[in-house]
Amino acid sequence: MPQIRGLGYLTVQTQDVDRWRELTVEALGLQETTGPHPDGLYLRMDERAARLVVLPGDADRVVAVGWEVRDQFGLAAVRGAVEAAGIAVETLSQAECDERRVEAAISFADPTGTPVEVFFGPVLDHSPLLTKHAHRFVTGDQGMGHVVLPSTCPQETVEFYTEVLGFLPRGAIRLGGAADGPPRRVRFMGVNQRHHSLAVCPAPHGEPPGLVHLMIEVEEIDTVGRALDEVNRRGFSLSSTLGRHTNDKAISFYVRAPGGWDVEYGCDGLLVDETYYTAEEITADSYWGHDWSGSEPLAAFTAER
Ligand SMILES: Cc1ccc(O)c(O)c1CC[C@@H]1C(=O)CC[C@]2(C)C(=O)CC[C@@H]12
Ligand SMILES: [Fe+2]
Repeated sequence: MPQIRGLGYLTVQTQDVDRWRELTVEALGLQETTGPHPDGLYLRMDERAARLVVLPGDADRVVAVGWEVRDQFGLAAVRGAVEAAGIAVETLSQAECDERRVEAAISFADPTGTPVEVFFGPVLDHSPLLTKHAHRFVTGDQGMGHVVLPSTCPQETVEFYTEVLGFLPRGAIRLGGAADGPPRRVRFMGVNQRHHSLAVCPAPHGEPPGLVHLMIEVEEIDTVGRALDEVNRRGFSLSSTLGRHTNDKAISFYVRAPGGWDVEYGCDGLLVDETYYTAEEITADSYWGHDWSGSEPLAAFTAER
């Protein structure tokens, strides 16, 4: 089984780069840096050249979810496994790898159709990270955070990530009540000590943006509080209030980004020890907080577009 080490980067497209800049830089405290696209928004969270890339485009959608492997052997193993599953794999050109600031990468579509890239050899930027509150993001061997992907074929998609790519099941939560027919679940999956690097959420249609949320983590609760103040001050819509999750134990809030999906911003995530871990089903998303009642509908769940 191939070994993915973590969520490496996320690239999205948007019709409103300026509002994305205000959200990520001014409110959430990522560092803006430069990159190959002159009008792109390149965001640093650590020593990587950029973790989050926001490109101008005519629609809001995910461009690439970038998963990291250790080296060329890890990349070859992923390629072999994906091809053996009958999915076409493309090798990114030198120019495409330079643009992503990685040594080598492949791309393919997961069963939902999400554009996936797998890479090794990220280029580092050794200049000091300059964040708004001199705060630090939790990345390193836990990767950049987690993504939740909407899927019209959640079962097939979860099977792909676990059986082909080697993601480990890290529990689930049921959606809806018993009267809704067969249980539908949001399934969490991990590849490192971060409780989940990926979750797959059943969704009714396959329209863009193709994302439910991106979670990023900071070291301290005060940074979460300061970001929350700034999100409110700048008129961003809060999809969920502050709360603590029951599975990864993170304290977080969710803010609506331009494009109809959320950024989850939190701290205090659990470190999973695989020696003792078993995958459990939670029956509440949070111990306290996480009031979703004020949230605008997610683009992934609204049929018309
Ligand atoms: C339950 C949970 C644990 C850890 C997380 O990082 C996390 O984002 C969640 C929330 C997942 C959450 C859900 O369980 C029900 C359906 C929800 C509300 C959505 O539609 C988006 C987030 C989803
Ligand atoms: Fe999350």
